[in-house]
Amino acid sequence: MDPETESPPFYEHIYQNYFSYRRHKKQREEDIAICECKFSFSDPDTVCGERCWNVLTSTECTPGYCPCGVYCKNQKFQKCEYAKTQLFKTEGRGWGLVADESIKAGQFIIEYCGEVISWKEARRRAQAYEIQGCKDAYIISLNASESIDATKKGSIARFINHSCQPNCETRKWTVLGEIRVGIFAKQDISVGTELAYDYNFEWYGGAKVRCLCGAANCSGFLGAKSRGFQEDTYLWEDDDDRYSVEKIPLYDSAEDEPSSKHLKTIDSSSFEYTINAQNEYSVIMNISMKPEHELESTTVVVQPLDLVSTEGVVMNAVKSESVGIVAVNAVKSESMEGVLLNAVKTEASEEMKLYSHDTQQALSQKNALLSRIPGSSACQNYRIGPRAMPTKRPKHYGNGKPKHLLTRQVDVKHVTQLLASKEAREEVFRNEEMRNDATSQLAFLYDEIRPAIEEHERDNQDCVATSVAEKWIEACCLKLRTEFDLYSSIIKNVVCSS
Ligand SMILES: C[S@@+](CC[C@H](N)C(=O)[O-])C[C@H]1O[C@@H](n2cnc3c(N)ncnc32)[C@H](O)[C@@H]1O
Repeated sequence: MDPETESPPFYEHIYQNYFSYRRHKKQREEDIAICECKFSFSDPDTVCGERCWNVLTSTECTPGYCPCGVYCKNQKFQKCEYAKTQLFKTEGRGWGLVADESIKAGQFIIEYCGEVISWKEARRRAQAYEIQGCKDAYIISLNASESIDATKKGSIARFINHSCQPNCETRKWTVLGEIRVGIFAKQDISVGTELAYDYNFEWYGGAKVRCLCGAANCSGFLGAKSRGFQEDTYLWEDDDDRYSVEKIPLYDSAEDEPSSKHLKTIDSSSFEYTINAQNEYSVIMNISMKPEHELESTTVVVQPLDLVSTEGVVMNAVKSESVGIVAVNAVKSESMEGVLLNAVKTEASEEMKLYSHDTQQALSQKNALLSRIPGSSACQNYRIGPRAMPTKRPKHYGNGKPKHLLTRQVDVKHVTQLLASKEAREEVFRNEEMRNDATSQLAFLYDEIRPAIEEHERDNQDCVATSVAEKWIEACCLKLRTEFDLYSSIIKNVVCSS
């Protein structure tokens, strides 16, 4: 084919994410973040700049609400204020994107647009594309439960290739209530330079692809740490260099070297785990986002909440898109089974006595799944277990039957029979469905990150990197939140029915 006339395979060009499986969120007025910037004719360029509250929290100003009105400079995603770029054909890596003007460090370059799909659908599509023979993969992660697929619909950002020494990075911004992914410059970039970001963790690769980025610190394979990188995926065996892989990839890359990256770290000295007289369990972590030598931690403390859970443990996580999970709070409170009394015939008082021990164990082994590894140099290691369960022997009661306090499930079908109204039953079933989805997402996540965990276990490090742990925590928290929603809707409706 004549390279002059060759063009990339067809895709539909879009300028905003496309929502098919759900609607775009409608931003409620009370959720709109309004900054305190003031426009001044003497200094028009600084308006809604780096000191703007919204900019500092990676949130775009909402038109009609920003005090700077039409002068607001913090609506770059909404106004498609992209840097000039040019498509070009690379040597061996398909199409790529180069800067068509000089770009400053930190500058927003372009939004990664595509179809917003559920995580399950992303997994299904990634496998389908692979079976169909699509060698280029365009699915990236949006949040714990959703992904962006730019395979058939996308912006030109879909052409940005991977590099292990990237000049760009992805950042997540909140725009009109939705998270969106932007490509930002990590450094000054001159005209004609290829744009590239590191696909690790954000990318759903299909086949194992040999990385041809040419960087001195190249990890050898594309997105070798990404959750879409499966050990059992098909290895392409044509004459394209990218797709002939002899070895299982090494997961060690620059990402693992604390000195070379900005780390999200947990400062062990400020990791607190407390139990107070009211039996409230509280875990507080301090997280920093700085190079190791500049570490300085920020504590975010979340007060224990008065919540209810079947498992006796509720985790309350405060998350910021730019720094990940910043605090996890676990609260022991009334047993849901205890509240439902006859519906599930629980031996509440005896079980309650066991809660403090079991809850603590559940915290460290089942839900929290975090433990500091002594002597770990990078301060970024957590333990993630395969649907980890407490290893201690189950409790036995008078009838000799083991009691798995922490795995007992409320029989939702049975409980809904107690509810008088159809609406109440539907609400509970809806919440149950969401809880089930979150549970299977967690199971999928474990399958996806298994290679990384197993690789570490082979290295006898017993740990995985922070980003993997964060994704795991996010999925755990989603599951816990949906569980909470389910059980609180049951309580509310049972109380209203009685
Ligand atoms: C998001 S697409 C990037 C655009 C793609 N080059 C194209 O022609 O459409 C990701 C795909 O590009 C290829 N790719 C990106 N970076 C690469 C790299 N460093 N080495 C080898 N192939 C790369 C891989 O086939 C990957 O699945």
